[in-house]
Amino acid sequence: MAQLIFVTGNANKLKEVKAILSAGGKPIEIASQSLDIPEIQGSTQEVAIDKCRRAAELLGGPCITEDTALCFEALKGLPGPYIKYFLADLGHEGLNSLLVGFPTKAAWALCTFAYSAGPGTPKSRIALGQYGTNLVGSDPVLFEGRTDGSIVPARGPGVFGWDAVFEPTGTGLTYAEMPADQKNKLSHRYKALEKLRDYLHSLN
Ligand SMILES: O=c1nc[nH]c2c1ncn2[C@H]1C[C@H](O)[C@@H](COP(=O)(O)OP(=O)(O)OP(=O)(O)O)O1
Ligand SMILES: [Mg+2]
Repeated sequence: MAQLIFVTGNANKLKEVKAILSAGGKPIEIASQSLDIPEIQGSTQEVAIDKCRRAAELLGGPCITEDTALCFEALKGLPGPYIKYFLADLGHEGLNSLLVGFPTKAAWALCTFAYSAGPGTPKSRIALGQYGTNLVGSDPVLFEGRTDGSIVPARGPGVFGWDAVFEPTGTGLTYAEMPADQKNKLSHRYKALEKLRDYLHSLN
């Protein structure tokens, strides 16, 4: 497959995606395009599908997009896909404050990649959805990865989003405290990319 275009405005995501996809047996090359794609409200899957469709239309060709949600168990999955706005307005401390008084600080990070074969792709051209979680024959195809953990007071460098307040279960470290290659072997993004990688190789 020719170079695949990842449409994102987030440089940290891009860095991780490149690192994850360049490792392993059959590397996949990624080019990127920073486009400001409006994001609708809805479930993580609805948000992901709509964003990828718009990106493919703007580009006029195949592309991938990615949406990240951070879901608090005590809040029944919120903020979910709206975490970007919660983080921007409340900061790390405010995210912790949201959970004061709740018995559980459990949370999960959910990554949803979407691959579109391009605008106007006849649905029948898309292979079985066996690698993704979506319905057979739809475009875009979704690939989800989830990592469980808990929300903690910030520890580690505040370089990437909410990394400093998310501690994956069993690691004793926040994402921010981990070396990049440790995060990239257990992260929500890694798990989703493994599925996307299998799917892309199956197209060739
Ligand atoms: O591994 C991560 N570790 C820490 N923080 C993260 C991570 N991954 C995304 N984030 C942040 C970025 C944004 O505040 C929100 C997701 O929002 P989301 O719309 O998916 O990302 P975005 O708007 O920054 O980039 P894009 O142009 O690809 O939509 O969570
Ligand atoms: Mg976004």
